[in-house]
Amino acid sequence: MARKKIALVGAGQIGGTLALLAAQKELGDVVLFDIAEGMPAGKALDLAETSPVEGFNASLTGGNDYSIIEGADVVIVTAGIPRKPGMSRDDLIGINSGVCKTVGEAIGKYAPNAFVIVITNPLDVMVWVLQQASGLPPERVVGMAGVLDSARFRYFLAEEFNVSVEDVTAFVLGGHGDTMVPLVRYSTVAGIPLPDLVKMGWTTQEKLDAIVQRTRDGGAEIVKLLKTGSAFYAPAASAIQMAESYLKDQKRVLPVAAHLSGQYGQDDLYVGVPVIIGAGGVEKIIEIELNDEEKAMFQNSVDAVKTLVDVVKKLDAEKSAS
Ligand SMILES: NC(=O)c1ccc[n+]([C@@H]2O[C@H](COP(=O)([O-])OP(=O)(O)OC[C@H]3O[C@@H](n4cnc5c(N)ncnc54)[C@H](O)[C@@H]3O)[C@@H](O)[C@H]2O)c1
Ligand SMILES: O=C(O)C[C@H](O)C(=O)O
Repeated sequence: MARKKIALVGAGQIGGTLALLAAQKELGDVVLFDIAEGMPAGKALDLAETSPVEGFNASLTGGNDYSIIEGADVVIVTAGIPRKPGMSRDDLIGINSGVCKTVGEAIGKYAPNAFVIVITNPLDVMVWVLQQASGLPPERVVGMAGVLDSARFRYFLAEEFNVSVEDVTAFVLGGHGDTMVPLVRYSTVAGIPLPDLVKMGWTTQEKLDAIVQRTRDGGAEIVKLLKTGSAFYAPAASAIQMAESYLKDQKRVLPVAAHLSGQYGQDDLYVGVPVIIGAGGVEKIIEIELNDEEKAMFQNSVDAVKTLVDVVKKLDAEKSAS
């Protein structure tokens, strides 16, 4: 069986980590595209030279011409700029929406049959821009954020309860911003929902509230510590989990920014919800029952994403008028 082809558009911090993980897991051959001259070829060569040591079989190449992504089975997009300390993800919208439009058009031209995972921020609206520009069906264009936000929630919970991260499940829904919705009622330790753990005296409501807020601020916490750039190891691992589920038809249930057309009462909007990812891309959007409080938080998050979609539409209209 011929190897699959994984194209990484953006070969920066996340792009390089994605390439290493994809190659180490032998998900397929990897191509790295970036506008920085020489850099993707250099990173690809450096990574390829780890293969004899690590013992993986995957070719890694890089370049500055979009034609290298031709025929890719999976495209993961990190092209654009990250935020700096003090900035919000939303502040990146002007530059990154232009980048995602160009990248979307290139994917439509060179890799129209791919499963596309967008990582560039502000996430939910960037997926919307890229899907529109690419012309690919919405079930094959998704955004990565929920897996990362849920991983952070799981990690903080595992620390609090002093248990293995493997025994903690968590779901974070909504947009990938300050309004994201860590779903306490649907998150568990060994199958026991978090509210029950509070009742059992294993933690307090105050500690749980603090973990929820730390999850919401998880990206900013790392931006503040790094000072230049944002998180890249956990974001790359999260996107690789999504790519693997598609390539191996694993049918994992994962929270991703998926295109809603009626689900959760939303239309033509990308926002984080649980979905099944298999060989068909997003094979099912799971509509979980939300109580009134959760519904209000989800709607608040949806409204924040809608505001950004309106900003992009306005920017587009201004560009066409000038
Ligand atoms: N969705 C998430 O959960 C999540 C998590 C972490 C980071 N991010 C976002 O991912 C993006 C990338 O982060 P990073 O740390 O890899 O940044 P980075 O600066 O290390 O890499 C970005 C790369 O994109 C390239 N680039 C810029 N414009 C381009 C274009 N028009 N075409 C192709 N490449 C282009 C740059 O040359 C650079 O190499 C940022 O927007 C960041 O905010 C999102
Ligand atoms: O916080 C950021 O700017 C990057 C990313 O969205 C994250 O959550 O780590």
